[in-house]
Amino acid sequence: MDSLTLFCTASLLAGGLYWFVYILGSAEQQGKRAVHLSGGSIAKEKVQDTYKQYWSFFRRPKEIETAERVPAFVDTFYNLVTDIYEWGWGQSFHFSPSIPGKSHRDATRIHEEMAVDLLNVKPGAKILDAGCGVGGPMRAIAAHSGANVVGITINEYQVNRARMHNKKAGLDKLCEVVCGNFLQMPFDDNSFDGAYSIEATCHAPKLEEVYGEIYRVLKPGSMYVSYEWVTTELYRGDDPEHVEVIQGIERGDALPGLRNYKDIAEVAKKVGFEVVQEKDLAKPPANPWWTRLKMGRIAYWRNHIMITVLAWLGIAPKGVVDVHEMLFVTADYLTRGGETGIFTPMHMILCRKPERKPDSSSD
Ligand SMILES: C=C(CC[C@@H](C)[C@H]1CC[C@H]2C3=CC[C@H]4[C@H](C)[C@@H](O)CC[C@]4(C)[C@H]3CC[C@]12C)C(C)C
Ligand SMILES: C[S@@+](CC[C@H](N)C(=O)[O-])C[C@H]1O[C@@H](n2cnc3c(N)ncnc32)[C@H](O)[C@@H]1O
Repeated sequence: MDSLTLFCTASLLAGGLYWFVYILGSAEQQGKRAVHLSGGSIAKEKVQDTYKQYWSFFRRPKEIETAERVPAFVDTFYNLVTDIYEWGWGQSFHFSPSIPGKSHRDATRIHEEMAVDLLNVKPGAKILDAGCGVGGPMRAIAAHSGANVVGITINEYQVNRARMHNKKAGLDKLCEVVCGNFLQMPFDDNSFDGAYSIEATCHAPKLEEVYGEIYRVLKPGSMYVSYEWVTTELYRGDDPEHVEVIQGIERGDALPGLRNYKDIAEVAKKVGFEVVQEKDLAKPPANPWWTRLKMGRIAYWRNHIMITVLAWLGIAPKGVVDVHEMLFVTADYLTRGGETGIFTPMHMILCRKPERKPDSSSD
């Protein structure tokens, strides 16, 4: 082989590798590189066992139903998935309707800004983000509205990531992150001017517990908006395919049991809220939220190969390959849930805490 042929072959290989790794199906805004994938707060050598432990919860579904054990189970899940989510999806851990001509990043931001617009808060107001992840929505919302956002997440690793991103974005004056359980929040009664939760309260074993807490910390007259994961009116509990899809979504997303859309407003009213509006934001004319998951198929394979190689080299923890595999399967269930219309991750409910308690006497 002469030196020109050798040079051309080497250039082609290098170009192909660059295309495969960086260009092909690249993720949106990556806060993570593959070489930095970890098991969150879990020690590298314990990731594989922790993943097995996560699955064992589903062998004893009764335990998932035991409310006290759920936050720990959810915390374990986010230790396992947070880096992969950030690496392969971005800093906002939720879906949004796709918008023709707009990037996923813009569609995500628009979906987030809509939440705070519904709250009708002024710059300087103090609002709560219940289940804030690594703070993608929090930063978009603070920048858009000028409100001070306090986020709470059960996962300490996410708290550190969110604080780091807030600082990097120059938004740490507006955004604060607290590690805690949204079923028992470390905040005073009547202390927030608004609250939102984006695809987070589905992790609560009993919705009334988290809605009750949000109601408690809100000032009377202020608003709460939530984007809920629910089964829709098309879901049939006696259809084995529907059941398989919903159980697949629950297992791959640490959910103690998906609720039906009808339960949401009922619970909101039960804890004292007035329901102002309720709407499935996935319904037409919105464009499908699941196309982003489907379009990424080649990227998933690229990611799988990269993770496998990194784990084999000892750079990534061994269990990360299993976690990635689980997410790959979950993406398929989520897509089937979207395509059949039996599931939506964006059932929006807008509530108000009344000026007076409904049962208080009017003397
Ligand atoms: C609200 C929740 C999370 C919603 C989504 C942010 C995530 C649900 C499924 C995740 C993913 C599935 C496939 C992964 C892929 C195999 C990998 O290569 C890159 C990351 C994924 C695309 C990953 C990204 C985040 C999700 C879309 C739940 C938990 C309540
Ligand atoms: C799918 S993520 C969504 C994060 C964020 N809302 C976003 O859209 O990027 C769900 C979030 O809810 C949080 N969460 C779940 N159960 C919780 C609990 N009991 N207390 C506090 N946070 C919780 C998780 O830690 C995670 O941050």
